[in-house]
Amino acid sequence: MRLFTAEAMRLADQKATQIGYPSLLLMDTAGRKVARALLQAYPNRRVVVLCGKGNNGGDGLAAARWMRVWGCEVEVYAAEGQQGDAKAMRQALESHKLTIRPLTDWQPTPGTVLLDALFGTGLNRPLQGFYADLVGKINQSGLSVVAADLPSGLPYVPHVEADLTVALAALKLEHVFYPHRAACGKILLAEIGMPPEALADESLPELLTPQALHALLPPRPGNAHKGNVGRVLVVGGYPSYTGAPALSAIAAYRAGAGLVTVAYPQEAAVVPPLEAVRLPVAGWSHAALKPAKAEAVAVGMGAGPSGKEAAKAVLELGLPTLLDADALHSETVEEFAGAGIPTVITPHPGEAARLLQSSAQEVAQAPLEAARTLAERFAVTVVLKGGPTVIAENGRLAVNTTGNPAMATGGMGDVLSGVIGAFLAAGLAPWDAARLGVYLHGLAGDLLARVGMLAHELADALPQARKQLAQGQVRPYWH
Ligand SMILES: NC(=O)C1=CN([C@@H]2O[C@H](COP(=O)(O)OP(=O)(O)OC[C@H]3O[C@@H](n4cnc5c(N)ncnc54)[C@H](OP(=O)(O)O)[C@@H]3O)[C@@H](O)[C@H]2O)[C@H](O)CC1
Ligand SMILES: [K+]
Repeated sequence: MRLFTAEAMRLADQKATQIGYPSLLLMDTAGRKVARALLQAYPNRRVVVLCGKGNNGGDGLAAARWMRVWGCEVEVYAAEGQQGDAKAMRQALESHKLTIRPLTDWQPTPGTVLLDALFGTGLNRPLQGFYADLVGKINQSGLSVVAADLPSGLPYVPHVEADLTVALAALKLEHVFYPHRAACGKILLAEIGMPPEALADESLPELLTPQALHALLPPRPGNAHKGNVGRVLVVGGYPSYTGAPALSAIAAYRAGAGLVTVAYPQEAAVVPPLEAVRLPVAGWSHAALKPAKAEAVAVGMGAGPSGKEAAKAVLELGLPTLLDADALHSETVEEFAGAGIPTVITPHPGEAARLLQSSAQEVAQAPLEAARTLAERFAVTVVLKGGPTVIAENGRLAVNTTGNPAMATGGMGDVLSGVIGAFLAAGLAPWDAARLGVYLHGLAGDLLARVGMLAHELADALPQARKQLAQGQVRPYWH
C-alpha cells in the first residue's frame, strides 16, 4: 500500500480516467462511502453537509443524495460554481427535491452532525477571509464533524478539527504524519473503486500494513534451537549508562533471538538479563568481541563517549550491524558502508541532524526527505524515529503505521535496536529487518498504549504483538 501526496492523488485520478474508469463513478462511490461511515458513527442524527465548489464539495453533494435516499434528515449548504462531476452531483441532488442553501447561510444548530466537504486535496494555499471564519465557526460550534477525505484547510492553518475523517481511495500524508493526523480524529480508509493499477505507484513511500509485515516474519522451524534462529551481540554500556544494553538484550530475546550476548566495559555495572551471555571487556577491541557467537550486532546503546571505539571493534567482525545512539557518527557510518557491511542506523531527529549537519527541527518537519537524504549520503538503511518512524534505503521509503505518543520515554530506542538486531540475526535483509522491527515495536506499544508504560514493559509485550501479527489479528488504524 502506498502513501499519497495531493499531487500523486491527482495523477492517480487522471490515470483511472485514462484507463477508462468514469470519474463520476469514483465521486459517487466516495459520497456513498462517506455517507455510510457518517451514519454508522452517528446514527439517527440530523446531518448538515457543507460543500465547497471543487470535487470535495462534489463528494459532499453525492453523500447528501445517498443519505436522502436512505431516508435521513439532511440539510445542504454549498458554495456556487461547481463544474464537471461536482456540477453533475449538484443536479443529481436537486432532482431529489432537496433545497441547496448558500454556504453563507449556515449557522450551527445543536444536535446536528456536520459533514465537512469544503476542501480536500485541491487546497493550494491557506484559507483566508470567509473560509477561515467558517472553519473557526465549525471548530467553535462543538458539533461532531466528519471530514470527507481531509479536514478542510489542511495542511495549513486554520483547518477543521474533525472527529472522523473518511480518507478516499488512499491515505495521504496528512492522515499519517503528526500534527496533521491529530486534526483527522479517527481515520477510516474508504475504497472507492479506483482501478488498482492507478494506485500502484512504486515511487511513492510504502505504508507498512499487517499483511506485508506478516509475510516477513522469520519462520520458526520444527527443529529450531538457540543456534539456528539468530544470535545477537549487543555492544554498549558505560559506567554512567548501564541500562541501555540490558534493554536491547531483553528486546532481542523477546523478538525471537535464540541467543544474546552482551559485551560491556568491565568497569560498567551493566546487568544483562539472566538469559544473556556476559562479555565484560577491558577496553573495546576486535579480539575482545571475537568470542561472541552471533550473526548480527547492535552497537552504541549507552556506550557514551566510547561509542566510536566500540563501533570500530564491531566493524572488524564484519557482521550485519545496527548502529544506534553513541555509535552514530558520520565517520563510523561511512566506515561501515565503505566496508560493505549490511548496516542499519536508527537515529532520532537530533542524531539525524548531527549526521546531516542540519537541525532537529528541520529533520522533524520533513522526515521523508531527511531519511531519504541520509540513506543516499551514507548508503545504509535508515530508521528515522518519529511520529511516525520512516525507513529509507537506496531510493525507497517506508512509513510505519504502528506506535503511539506514550512510547516517548527513555529506553524505547534501545528496545528497538534489540528488535531489529534480532531480525538481522535471523537472516532478514536490512530493509526487511528494519521494517519488521519498527512495525512490531510500535505494535507492542499499541497493545499497552498508556502513558507511563516503560521500555521493558514494551519489550515484554513483543511476543504478544508477534503472535497477533502471525495470526492475522492486527487491524490497522484506518479500519
Ligand atoms: N481521490 C480520488 O480519487 C477522488 C477524489 N475526489 C475528491 O476530490 C477532492 C479533490 O478535488 P479538487 O477539485 O481537486 O479540490 P478541492 O475540492 O479540494 O478544492 C478545489 C477548489 O478549491 C479552491 N481553492 C484552493 N485553495 C483555496 C483556498 N485557500 N481558498 C479558497 N479556495 C481554494 C480551488 O480553486 P482555485 O482556483 O481558487 O485554486 C478549487 O476550486 C479530493 O479531496 C476528494 O474529496 C473525487 O470526488 C473522487 C475521486
Ligand atoms: K473536507
